[in-house]
Amino acid sequence: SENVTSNGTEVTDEIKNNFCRIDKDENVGATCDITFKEINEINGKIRPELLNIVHSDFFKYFKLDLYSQCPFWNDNNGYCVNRACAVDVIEDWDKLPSYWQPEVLGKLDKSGSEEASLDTQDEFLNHLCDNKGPNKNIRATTNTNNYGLVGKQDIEYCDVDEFSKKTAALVDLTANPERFTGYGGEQSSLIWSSIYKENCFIDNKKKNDTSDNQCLAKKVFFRLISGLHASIAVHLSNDYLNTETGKWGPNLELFMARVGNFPERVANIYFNYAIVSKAIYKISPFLENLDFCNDYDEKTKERIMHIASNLNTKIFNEDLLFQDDLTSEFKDQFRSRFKNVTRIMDCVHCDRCRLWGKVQTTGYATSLKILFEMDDQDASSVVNNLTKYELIALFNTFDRISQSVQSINNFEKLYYKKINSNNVFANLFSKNNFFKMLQSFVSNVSNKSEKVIVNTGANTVTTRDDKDVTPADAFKDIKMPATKNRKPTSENNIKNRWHQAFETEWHNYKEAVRFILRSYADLPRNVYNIIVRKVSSIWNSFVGVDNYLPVQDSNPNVYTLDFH
Ligand SMILES: Cc1cc2nc3c(=O)[nH]c(=O)nc-3n(C[C@H](O)[C@H](O)[C@H](O)COP(=O)(O)OP(=O)(O)OC[C@H]3O[C@@H](n4cnc5c(N)ncnc54)[C@H](O)[C@@H]3O)c2cc1C
Repeated sequence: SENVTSNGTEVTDEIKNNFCRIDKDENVGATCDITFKEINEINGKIRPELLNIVHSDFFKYFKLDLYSQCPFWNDNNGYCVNRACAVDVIEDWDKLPSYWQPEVLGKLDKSGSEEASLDTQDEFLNHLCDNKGPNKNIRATTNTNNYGLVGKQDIEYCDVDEFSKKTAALVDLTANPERFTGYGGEQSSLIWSSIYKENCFIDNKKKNDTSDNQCLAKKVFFRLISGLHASIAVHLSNDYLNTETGKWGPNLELFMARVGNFPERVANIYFNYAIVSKAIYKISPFLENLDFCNDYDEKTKERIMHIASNLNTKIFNEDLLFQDDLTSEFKDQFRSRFKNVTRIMDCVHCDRCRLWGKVQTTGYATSLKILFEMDDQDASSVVNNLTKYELIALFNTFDRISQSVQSINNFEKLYYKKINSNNVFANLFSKNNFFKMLQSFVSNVSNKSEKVIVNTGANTVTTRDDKDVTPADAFKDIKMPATKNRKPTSENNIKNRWHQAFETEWHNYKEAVRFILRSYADLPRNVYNIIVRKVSSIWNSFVGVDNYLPVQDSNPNVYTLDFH
């Protein structure tokens, strides 16, 4: 809700005026005994070491099978496969320069991939770690007979076998940074909506009586995927291509529209930070004994230990979830539904997005396995059975979320810089005078109509109010694919079709008349608004400050965002 913070306390004016409306002294969530501020501090300390780790030769390679078929729907039938459909945020692609083309923006840079010169890709990583032979302590591939199974129980939150598939290729993650790709529109919305739909847990035993524990698990699941979604949005706004200058850099307006104006999304990024960092903290005593990359790079282990020494157990309390037998069935659902999330990544059409989607969902899956399946008795067996790709994904996911936290802090600085420059005008005329009244009036008018224009595909644009949404509302604005027409089953259907055709025509006629009448009714107000905006704009240029009202983006096909 607008009036309460993520912890349920009232939103004071001080918080309201804060960047992202977050009280940094609050805890990140009910399961985390750590504040936003503390996470910022930890991140500041560990960021350089984490960057070094993910740039090391062991951690920068990941395996991805670009040929895996989408397991949930027929991807080639009735579903978006052509270029315009996959990236329909921009309308007239051919007129844009080549570096804007989604094939270029979203393409994997395979130059860093080393597979051609090696017998097997796994050997490559083993060679990096231990020239004397394959690494024994971290599993290169999986063995379905004993891998990751405690007794007969499945403890996997992702398909670990896929990394051993012949079609999987090694990819250098540092040569393929996660950034703005132009991927969007209906295809990506459908992927996100399918992911959020995995959060529908079914209570088989106690219908209509969901326990607190189950609610907590559902909330954790939602926060996890919303945090991933928000973190991706932070990266694409932080590494955004400016079409005018051809340079990559942060886009504050885009960040505010996707994440900054939604305190819950920002909080979910911090929540994910807590989850992944707690998992790393939990396995750190075992990592010290693991024999990986020591011969190659002695510093790697030291760096991991430095990171772990800045973390602590209270960051996330995994024991609050799945406490009793009643919730174990729920835990199975949690596990299999998260596995589905990792599989949905195979339905993503943009290579680069798919790569980072796989890395991060695998990283979260590994974190969940460590947090929920590793108890005191079988702790070492879980760690020793981790594949190197899970470990690589875990640290790269931590790096992604840590980069998000750092970017949020950078965006905060840009935000206040912008606010301060906007305030120059207001400070000049601090008393109530005509121009101040005019300015606040204009600001009210534009706030009321504060919209984010989003492209919904098929060359159409719609507007949606830029306000916080509940999970239930989250996908009201998403167009689902048209349901297929059923074939007529009887003669009566011909009659029905005539009836339907008439209804449709009559509806269209009524809409057209309504549209014309509404245009006449709106005319005086629109003329008035235009005059007020013009006067304000002329006054601003007269006093020599930036336009208080936003100027239309020079490339209206991309994003047109109102920002204050
Ligand atoms: C797996 C995956 C990886 C991607 N990677 C990249 C990438 O690397 N680079 C890139 O440029 N694009 C990437 N995309 C596309 C990107 O995530 C957006 O889908 C795209 O930019 C279009 O954004 P949008 O504003 O239309 O809404 P979307 O981000 O598609 O969101 C759809 C709806 O979800 C709701 N919503 C949005 N964020 C949240 C949240 N955090 N929590 C809860 N609800 C939310 C809103 O109601 C919104 O309308 C990726 C997409 C997917 C599925």
